[in-house]
Formats: sequence, structure tokens, C-alpha cells
Amino acid sequence: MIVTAAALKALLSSGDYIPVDTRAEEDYRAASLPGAVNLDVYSYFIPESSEEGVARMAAGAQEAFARLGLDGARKPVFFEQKTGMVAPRGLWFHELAGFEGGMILDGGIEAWLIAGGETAPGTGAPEAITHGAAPAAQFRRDLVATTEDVLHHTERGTEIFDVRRPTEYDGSFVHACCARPGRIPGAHFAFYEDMLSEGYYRSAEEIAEIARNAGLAPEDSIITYCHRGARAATALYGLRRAGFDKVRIYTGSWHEWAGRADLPIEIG
Ligand SMILES: O=S(=O)([O-])[S-]
Repeated sequence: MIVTAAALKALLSSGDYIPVDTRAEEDYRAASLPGAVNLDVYSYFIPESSEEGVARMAAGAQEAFARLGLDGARKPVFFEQKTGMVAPRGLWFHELAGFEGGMILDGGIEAWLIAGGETAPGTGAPEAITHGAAPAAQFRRDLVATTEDVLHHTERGTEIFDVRRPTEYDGSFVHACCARPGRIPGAHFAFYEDMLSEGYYRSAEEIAEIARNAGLAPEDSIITYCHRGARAATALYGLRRAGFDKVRIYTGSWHEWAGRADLPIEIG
């Protein structure tokens, strides 16, 4: 769920919610929401989006949230400077791990300050999502796609949704760490940032129109992807706001797909 800064003020006074600062540790140390913990959700790369790989990713998320005390009654509220490509990934990891009730602070710490919220230097020990040593026994498999799910998406009745920059989609730009430029064949396209306006999510109606223009319908089963699964989470929560409920993420995303020379690509 996406929460406004004004609504968050009331929620935090209940003591049931913990702000989770997903920014760099130095920003957290300088000024954060009072009582916030610091969690790096951005640096993680999945080694392989196989059944075992996604189950170990979920185990790693479960362990990180347990270390932060966010595996029970207390719920996380993820934030970054402004809503972008990081805080939504935090909520997705929390849901993937099997927990409910987490939120994204829309507009990030900047919205909090505009709403008159106080800040304090972050004092907690920084944590990070890491890969689990063993597969999770239980997790939200319906929120994640394997490479096989993507490869067989047509037979499995799923749409692929690329939310990278237009130049990444058409292959005229590729990150230096990726083996090949291009896109997953048949992918629908919209740039994830178009679902945001100045660091806030756009309205449900505006996001629904973006999705419709990309050729997607609310009843579709959708797999989002980007470079390595962060921007895909921003898109997932935008789509969910617009009533698209069957959305999951191919965490390995273009980085993994491009590195597998046996997988087909489209370019241009
Ligand atoms: O957001 S990202 O995973 O494409 S770097």
C-alpha cells in the first residue's frame, strides 16, 4: 500500500510501524525519520532466477526482516528521498518473504518534511538483503517470475512488461555490466518513471491509461522487468494502484536474460 506523509504521522504514533530508510547509510546517519532502521534493498543481484534461486532470494529477505524485527506484528514503511526505484523494491521484498501490511511512503522523506515531520540522525546498524544460504520453505511465489516463466510466457498466458528507458528497450543503450543490448521478445513497454510525477505516484486513472496504452488490461497476468528488478517494483505498485493485481517481477531482469546466450532477444 502507498501511504501519504500526513497519514503516516498518525500511523507512527500507534507504535505498530517502523520507518525503513532505503537510502545510503550516510543519508540515514545525517537525518532520517525518527526511529527508522536502514536497509539496503538496492544492491542485491539474484545469481540465477531458477526455482532454487528465487526461493533463496526469499530466504535472504526473510532473514533480513527478522534481523530488523519486521517479521511479526511491526510493519515496515519504506521510504527514499522521493519515491523512485528503491523504496518499492523494499516493499516487494517484504511481501515476497511472506509478510503483510508493509507500505511505501509516497514522496519519500521530502514529502515527510513538507508535511512538517521531524527528523533525527539514524542510529541503527545498517542491514542489507543478501542471498539466502538455503531455499525458503514458504514465500510468495506468485510475486516473482523465473527465467522459465518468462521464456514460456505465451503458453503460460502471461504478458511481459519492460519498464526500462526507451533506449534500453530499443537496444541503443545497454548497461556496461550486461552482455547484450535489446529486450525480451514480445515485451510491452512503458517507462516506469511515467507512473510517477515529481517523486509521487500518479493517480490510479493516470497509471491505468499508461498501462492501457502499453497494451495491458487489468485482468492480465503480467511480469515486469527492468535492469535487475528495482524499477520493476515501482511499476508493480503503480499497476496495483490502478487495479492490475496479477503482477510479478522477473528479478534477474535484463541483466540475467542478456547474459544467457541461449535466450532470444529483440532489438530495434
Ligand atoms: O532499477 S534497475 O533494477 O533497473 S537498476
